[in-house]
Amino acid sequence: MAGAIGAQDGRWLMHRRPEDKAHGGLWEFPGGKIEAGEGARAALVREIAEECGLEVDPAQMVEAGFAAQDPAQCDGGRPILLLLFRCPAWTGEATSREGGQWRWCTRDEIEGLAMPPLDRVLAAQLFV
Ligand SMILES: Nc1nc2c([nH]c(=O)n2[C@H]2C[C@H](O)[C@@H](COP(=O)(O)OP(=O)(O)OP(=O)(O)O)O2)c(=O)[nH]1
Repeated sequence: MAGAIGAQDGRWLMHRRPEDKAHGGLWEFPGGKIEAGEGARAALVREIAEECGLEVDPAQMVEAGFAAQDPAQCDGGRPILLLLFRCPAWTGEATSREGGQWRWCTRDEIEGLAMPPLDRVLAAQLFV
């Protein structure tokens, strides 16, 4: 799950993954994996709260795109399907809780960021 968290000034909240993780140092839409028995929106609310402390309103989330990993690149691991939701309603202030960094970015800035491949696809869908 990934969230496009938008601010009134047109910027979006982006997360720089910790160096020691997969795709370390790259910028992504905030989010994470759904846990067993969890709904998609609930998972995104939980992941964003855990990662940066923002409270996102699940009732106002809107599906905005998806990206699937090329099966040839799964390398025996689990394939990844990433769903992007626009999250226009949220409260709080982003703080780093799990070693990542946060930045509010314009569309132009996002297009210039180094991103993992699926997030790049999501950005293109968000900005059509
Ligand atoms: N956001 C993103 N993640 C990707 C891409 N390709 C890819 O293999 N991944 C992997 C990295 C992570 O293992 C996982 C995303 O889950 P996550 O955001 O919860 O990552 P994480 O490192 O905090 O969690 P974990 O794997 O340590 O449990 O998907 C991609 O293009 N974008």
